[in-house]
Amino acid sequence: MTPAARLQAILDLMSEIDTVPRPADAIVSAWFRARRQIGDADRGEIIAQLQELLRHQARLGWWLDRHGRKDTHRNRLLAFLALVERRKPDQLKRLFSGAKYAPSILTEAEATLVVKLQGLPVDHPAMPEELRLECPDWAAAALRRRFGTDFETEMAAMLTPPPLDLRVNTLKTTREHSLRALRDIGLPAEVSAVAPFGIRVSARLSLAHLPGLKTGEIEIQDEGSQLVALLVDARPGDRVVDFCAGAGGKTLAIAAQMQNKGRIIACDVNEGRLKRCAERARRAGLQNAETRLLSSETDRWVKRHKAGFDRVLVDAPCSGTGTWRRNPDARWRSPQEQGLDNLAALQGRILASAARLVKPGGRLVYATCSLLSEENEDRVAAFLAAHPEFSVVPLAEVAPQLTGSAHPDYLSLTPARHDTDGFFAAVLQRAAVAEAPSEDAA
Ligand SMILES: C[S@@+](CC[C@H](N)C(=O)[O-])C[C@H]1O[C@@H](n2cnc3c(N)ncnc32)[C@H](O)[C@@H]1O
Repeated sequence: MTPAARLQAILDLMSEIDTVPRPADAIVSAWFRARRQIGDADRGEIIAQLQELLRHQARLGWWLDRHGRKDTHRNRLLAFLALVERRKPDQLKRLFSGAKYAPSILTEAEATLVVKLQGLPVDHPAMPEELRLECPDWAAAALRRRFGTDFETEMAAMLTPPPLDLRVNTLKTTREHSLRALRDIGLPAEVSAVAPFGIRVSARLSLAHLPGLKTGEIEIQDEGSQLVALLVDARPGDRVVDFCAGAGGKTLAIAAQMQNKGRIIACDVNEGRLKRCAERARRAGLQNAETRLLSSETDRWVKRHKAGFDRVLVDAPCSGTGTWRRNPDARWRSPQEQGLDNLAALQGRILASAARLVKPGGRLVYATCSLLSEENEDRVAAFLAAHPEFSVVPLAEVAPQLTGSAHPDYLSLTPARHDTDGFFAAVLQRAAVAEAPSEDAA
């Protein structure tokens, strides 16, 4: 593809992202699936450029507004090329040439705009701080409450491109072998800072060529997500439920920890995600995992299996604020339609219902990829107040290697502090002797 054709592809994708109510990464994957003729190198370039543009979206809009221009896709892309990529007006004129596959020729107004934007900085002192940090209104107050004086540092870290993290599937290979295979093809691969089966690759690359991915020897999984799975502390032979398993990122990690022994049941209300989970489990060589589609968090299956499991993980649906580094568009989507209050209420219902599955002496792990206390500490506090048979197992006890959390009892990872996605996890233990079964009423 020519550079100009790649820009036209970005314009097409921008228009889909702004009109189709789905995460950008899903839209991008579907777009490339329908255009298999596009090679890996072009695909990588387009995605990297688009992601960078999404990371500057609010600031680009501010500059357009300052120059009295509408925030159209073309204007936004031109502002990105001029302000972020520092392209010169004559270069832009050549790229927007109207030739086959290239964007249509620059209008007079567009040509004037790119001249006016020449040499200007992307960040401007007159920008409100939240806009400069690309922080959406719906989350700003909660994030300020959460981070206090670290607000700017934390938000700035969410604007940096994330590394590629892999988890080695120890049922099929070793970390040493995978590291060697990655280095043999010239990739800068290192063991993860903390996760014992993790590898970090600090390079942009085409996933199609990642050795071991198609054969289930490695999985793509952020180090933070690997650490949450580790906190479940599932042992070989345990009975485990991953209550909000989705496509199985954590199910796969936990099942491998269990060395393929015992049973892990991946539950979710989304059939498509569970199907992907089953496919990935097959590819990973798991024999101890099964999926269970739930009609809701109070599905009858839950009542029928109460007190039947050693470990239950609730990786609850959440605002996804911890994933903004990886999914820069997510900040502009979630969770406006649902509302944070409704989301918190759903998290509370899921936690209360899933808790019924935990046997006396067993553990319930509540996790989110949110940075907001309203979805994390507050949910755990409300749960504990209503369920005195559960108590917190402090982080220092379950994972002494995981230091630096904001709360001494809970895992609380942030991009700025840990260079992972933002994650929260609390480990709760049910008293060994069952108490009055008040939770059965749920
Ligand atoms: C954060 S995602 C899970 C990610 C997954 N654990 C992983 O590691 O890849 C939350 C999941 O909760 C599921 N979910 C939403 N509402 C639910 C409910 N009422 N009961 C169970 N799962 C639910 C969603 O379908 C989604 O897959």
